[in-house]
Amino acid sequence: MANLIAQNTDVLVYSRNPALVEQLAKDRYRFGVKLHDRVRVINDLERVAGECQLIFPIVPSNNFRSMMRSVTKYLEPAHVLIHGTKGLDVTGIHLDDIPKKGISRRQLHTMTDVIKEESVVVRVGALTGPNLAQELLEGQPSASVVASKFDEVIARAQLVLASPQLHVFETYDLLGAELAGVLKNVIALGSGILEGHGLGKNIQAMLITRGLHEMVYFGRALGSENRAFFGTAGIGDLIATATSQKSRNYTFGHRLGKGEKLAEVAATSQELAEGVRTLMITRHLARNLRLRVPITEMLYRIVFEDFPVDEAMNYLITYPYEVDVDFL
Ligand SMILES: NC(=O)C1=CN([C@@H]2O[C@H](COP(=O)(O)OP(=O)(O)OC[C@H]3O[C@@H](n4cnc5c(N)ncnc54)[C@H](OP(=O)(O)O)[C@@H]3O)[C@@H](O)[C@H]2O)C=CC1
Ligand SMILES: O=C(CO)COP(=O)(O)O
Repeated sequence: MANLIAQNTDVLVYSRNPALVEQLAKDRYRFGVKLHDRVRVINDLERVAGECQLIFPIVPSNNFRSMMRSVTKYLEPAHVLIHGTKGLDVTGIHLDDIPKKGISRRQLHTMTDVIKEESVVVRVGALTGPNLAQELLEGQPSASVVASKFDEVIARAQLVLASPQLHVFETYDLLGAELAGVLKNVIALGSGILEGHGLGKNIQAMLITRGLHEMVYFGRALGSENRAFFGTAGIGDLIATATSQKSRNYTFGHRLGKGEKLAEVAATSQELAEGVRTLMITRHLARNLRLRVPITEMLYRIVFEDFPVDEAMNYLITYPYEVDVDFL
């Protein structure tokens, strides 16, 4: 993203790792790609906040609140923050205690909630859509969605993000766009499980289609509209992530589907699969809200309780779905 933005403006990238900053200052290559001349990597949050009015905070959801706490003292109301994190924040309970204690709506926060809770910044937004990092690094074309309640946030994002490589869509449906990006990771994980287990495209299509229904149900239960789920931030990102070996969630699921246990995959994959954390949260939230989400339930059992994939598929095939499309 830094290289893309550098096509339009100067970019400061923050890393908390001083050794990495030093190394990048020397060799200027990251993930096999040369850093754009307008990109500088630094280890100084105060300088980032001092020199940049527009900031894109993008770290995994489990670290988002602590990252905000480390930068908040440097932030002012004039700053604009557009996050790119596809996960949920949980307060008042440790993730490992959720199976015992359950979780309620008020314990869940989107990343824009966290930004507003932890700082004086009000002009917030989200960057989402089908943006597999590996494809962006290869220079492949893509589309993003910038969501915000504020025209000026969207306009600024357009100005720095849009390029011949990236089309930028806009929406005011901030919650819907954020949730779509979060929830599709669970379906991508499931899609990888089916593929890893040797199942075909027919059942994968059913999982993705009915998975989209469940995303919409969750969205409604959390207070969002349906619309974002049917656009680039929803179906768009779902297609990219639930069908690509370049998706970490899909790949994580693929290994589970091949028979590896959660602990093995987690211990040996350096890469992040937000969908695993989201699945833990959404399955228990569904119980609390009494939502009928059989795919979420089956994926939870496969991932966290070693439930056999074949039995889960049998459950879904015989599940008494009433009609094909029931949310329009
Ligand atoms: N990669 C992708 O294709 C896409 C990712 N996303 C979303 O972006 C988010 C991040 O994913 P991604 O970048 O791929 O994850 P990675 O695991 O590749 O990288 C996470 C980065 O965040 C840094 N970090 C973690 N915690 C902190 C903190 N408290 N302060 C400062 N830096 C921190 C890590 O630093 P360190 O190296 O020092 O540990 C690391 O550089 C996720 O929510 C993901 O869903 C969204 C669209 C596409
Ligand atoms: O959100 C993404 C693509 O839009 C990235 O997906 P993964 O985290 O599964 O790689």
